[in-house]
Amino acid sequence: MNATAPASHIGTIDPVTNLLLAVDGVTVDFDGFKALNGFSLTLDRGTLRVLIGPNGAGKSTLCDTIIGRVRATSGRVIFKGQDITHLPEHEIVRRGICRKFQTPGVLSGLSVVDNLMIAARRDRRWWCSFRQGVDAEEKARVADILETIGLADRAHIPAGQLAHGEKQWLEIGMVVATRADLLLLDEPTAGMGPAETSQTAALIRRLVGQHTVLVIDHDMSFLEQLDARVTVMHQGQFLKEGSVAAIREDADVAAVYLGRTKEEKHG
Ligand SMILES: Nc1ncnc2c1ncn2[C@@H]1O[C@H](COP(=O)(O)OP(=O)(O)OP(=O)(O)O)[C@@H](O)[C@H]1O
Repeated sequence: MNATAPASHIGTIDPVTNLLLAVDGVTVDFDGFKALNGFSLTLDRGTLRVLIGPNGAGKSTLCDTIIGRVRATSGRVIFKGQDITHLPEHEIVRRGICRKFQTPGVLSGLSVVDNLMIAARRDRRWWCSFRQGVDAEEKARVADILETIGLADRAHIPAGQLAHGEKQWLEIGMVVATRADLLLLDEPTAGMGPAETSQTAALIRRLVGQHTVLVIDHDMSFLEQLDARVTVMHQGQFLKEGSVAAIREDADVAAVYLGRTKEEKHG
């Protein structure tokens, strides 16, 4: 068993380490209900982390807080050594965090490559993307991303004609195209079958190293294929952290996440 004890308070953040993100004792209080309750998490650069927890554990609230959509009542969010807790969302995005939601948000009438081109533009006004054209560096980056997401041969078809899984991969590609350092992926395998789920795991593994990736997902076979460290939340708090195998065998996790009691598990 190598699931760890709850993380302690993070203390002083050293910006010269490999640390990219530190969520430090964050509480989010919605009129007396603590969706996050002193939650802490650290992510090193170029790593992959999976976040799981039963419904209502606070996973979405955590992502909302990191990206600045929900405000921490107390605690801090430190990104690249700087306190981003009170910055507006657009400023947090500008500093290098991008979130992909569960439902694909591609522009259906535009081609796959044009969706990526728009995401790749530093100037995010889409009409500028068309007016100013694209430079060679952007074209090369987008070609790379098309390869990474496995859609190079679909580049010129309208995004609306892609299969469900392909739309999800395009949206992951769009997140990558923003040049974000930290990618937040909320249920990237939603609605996918086993083959697409495996391809998504391979895609995400290709991103790790160049990017830091935080994935929220419930699908155990997907988690096994990602082979990442897993952090388990429960009732807005840190519960456990460990390998997929350790988390899978953990009696406390089974009790809260799989809905089984310790007695049932060992009985
Ligand atoms: N704006 C809000 N006002 C009040 N309560 C909220 C608000 N947003 C979330 N909550 C509550 O906070 C808790 C955590 O919700 P959250 O969506 O973060 O959980 P989750 O782990 O993402 O759950 P799921 O897996 O079901 O998406 C839930 O009980 C939810 O009802």
